Amino acid sequence: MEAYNNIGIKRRLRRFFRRNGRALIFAMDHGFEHGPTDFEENWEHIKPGIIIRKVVRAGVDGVMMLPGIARIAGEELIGKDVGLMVKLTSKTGLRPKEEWLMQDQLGFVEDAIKLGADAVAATVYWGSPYEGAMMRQFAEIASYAHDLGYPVVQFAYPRGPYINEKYGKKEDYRVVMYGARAAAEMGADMIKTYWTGSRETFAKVVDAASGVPVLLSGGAKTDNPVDFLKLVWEVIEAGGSGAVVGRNIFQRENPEPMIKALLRVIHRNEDPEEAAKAEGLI
Ligand SMILES: O=C(COP(=O)(O)O)[C@@H](O)[C@H](O)[C@H](O)COP(=O)(O)O
Repeated sequence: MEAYNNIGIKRRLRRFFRRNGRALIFAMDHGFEHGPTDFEENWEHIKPGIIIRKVVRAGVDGVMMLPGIARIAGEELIGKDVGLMVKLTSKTGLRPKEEWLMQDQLGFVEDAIKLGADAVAATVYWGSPYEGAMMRQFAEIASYAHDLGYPVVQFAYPRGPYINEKYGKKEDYRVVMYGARAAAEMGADMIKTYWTGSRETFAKVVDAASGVPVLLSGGAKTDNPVDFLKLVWEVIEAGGSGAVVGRNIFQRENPEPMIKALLRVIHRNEDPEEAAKAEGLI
């Protein structure tokens, strides 16, 4: 049974990494996690069907969303060569601030499978006072998903009072590396985490993950598209496996050139400025 399950995990992971072991995954959990105001820069993209159609047409390797968005926009994925990652934990920014260091489970592996997911995802805030609860949540999701042959992605985000006290910021490479290592040791099949500020330090994060693919968590939209392309290029040069990107795509009026430029950088190692020029971004 185990061997069959592992083949299932490998096959489904390949739906994201099908070209060359790297992936550009479009993230759309912001309406829940940050709130609908994230879409105000380009309000049309509040409609999942519209933005998902655009990003799929532009050629992203995968999309990541919560179960409800997968229900609303799932039609756009039918017959398309794109991986679907359904995230099963989250939090809103409306809850009391003391609870911001916790993500709760909002859906189940079975539901994700019914929605046609190729992978499920859950967040662990490493260093949070609620770290234990999120570890348990991740372990339960992973155990169940792995039994059924589904890969599990960990959003491994260092966040907590001790991190601030000892390291000053959550992007310190030592804590990002620690979180990535912890995710790998928990059995994650893919890890999404923060940029550490340099290629050298991000390479250490990749090393600590010991072969589990590490993807960048995009971050806020940059004013200059080349700045974001350069960041993703550094991730690839550091041995990272790609990026999970939301705002740098959906907050642009026309996301297609940005997606195509990102695909050039991720899949062809193209120079960021050249990629931006080729897609008419500069
Ligand atoms: O992990 C998330 C939020 O992280 P955050 O609390 O903003 O650090 C997700 O909501 C996003 O999917 C992720 O940040 C990727 O989207 P962008 O950052 O590229 O918008």
